[in-house]
Amino acid sequence: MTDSIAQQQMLYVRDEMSDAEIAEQADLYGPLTDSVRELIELALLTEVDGPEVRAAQEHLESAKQILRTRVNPGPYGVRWGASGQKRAWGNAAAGLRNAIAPPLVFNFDADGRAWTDFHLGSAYEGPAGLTHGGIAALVLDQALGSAAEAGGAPGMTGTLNLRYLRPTPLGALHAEARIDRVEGIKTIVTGQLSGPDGVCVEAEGIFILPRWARGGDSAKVSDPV
Ligand SMILES: CCCCCCCC/C=C\CCCCCCCC(=O)SCCNC(=O)CCNC(=O)[C@H](O)C(C)(C)COP(=O)(O)OP(=O)(O)OC[C@H]1O[C@@H](n2cnc3c(N)ncnc32)[C@H](O)[C@@H]1OP(=O)(O)O
Repeated sequence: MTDSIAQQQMLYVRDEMSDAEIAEQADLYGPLTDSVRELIELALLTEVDGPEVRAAQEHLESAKQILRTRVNPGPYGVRWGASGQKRAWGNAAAGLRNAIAPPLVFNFDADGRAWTDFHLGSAYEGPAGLTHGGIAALVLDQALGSAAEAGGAPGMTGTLNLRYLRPTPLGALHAEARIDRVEGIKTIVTGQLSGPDGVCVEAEGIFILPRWARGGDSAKVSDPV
């Protein structure tokens, strides 16, 4: 086992947090994340004048000063509570505590399907007025990975093929994915990202349970540190 694999494994943690404590944390940090996400869009689109910009920035400096008094050295990792409830709250596509995540809230089906309806604002722009192609890839990677996980055949993205059929608008979008087949440790998943005019991006991915994780559940998850 290389050090980097050991470091990855240490970030999968069973911390025994109760469902009530998890709900309390979600109620506390979720609105903070939403607020920062809104701030990203405001920083991008505000047209107020210099003094207002500088005044707003001073407030932000004060807020940062409060938040940095106690900070997890990071990254957040993936954590499971006592009931098995999973928190991938740092995830760049769907993390409850990650303001750069769109955020995606998935519905799942145990037969290996995942789908989400979501909204992309101006912060996700690529070509003028359109969704950045890398963001479309982010969303589909997460959708396909979530379908694999929902179907009980999770893995890291080994290969992701995308076909951009038509420009993806910003605004209301839908992504869905389903397991096509499982071949040993490889899960082959297909999916689409759609806008109001139909499918914009088609995806096919191969998700592979990494060698270090093939030994059974208890071997994969660290004890609390
Ligand atoms: C508590 C523990 C949890 C465990 C982990 C759970 C995972 C996540 C679960 C849930 C997430 C839900 C949402 C996720 C969505 C977002 C996902 C991401 O962003 S993932 C980041 C981007 N991806 C990477 O960084 C991968 C980097 N690559 C690797 O780590 C390895 O190359 C890996 C795991 C892909 C394969 O490594 P090997 O050592 O396990 O594989 P070998 O034993 O050499 O090969 C096994 C089989 O796979 C094929 N293979 C290997 N690499 C392939 C590839 N890239 N594409 C296709 N096939 C590949 C080989 O040909 C072989 O096939 P033959 O058995 O001979 O038929």
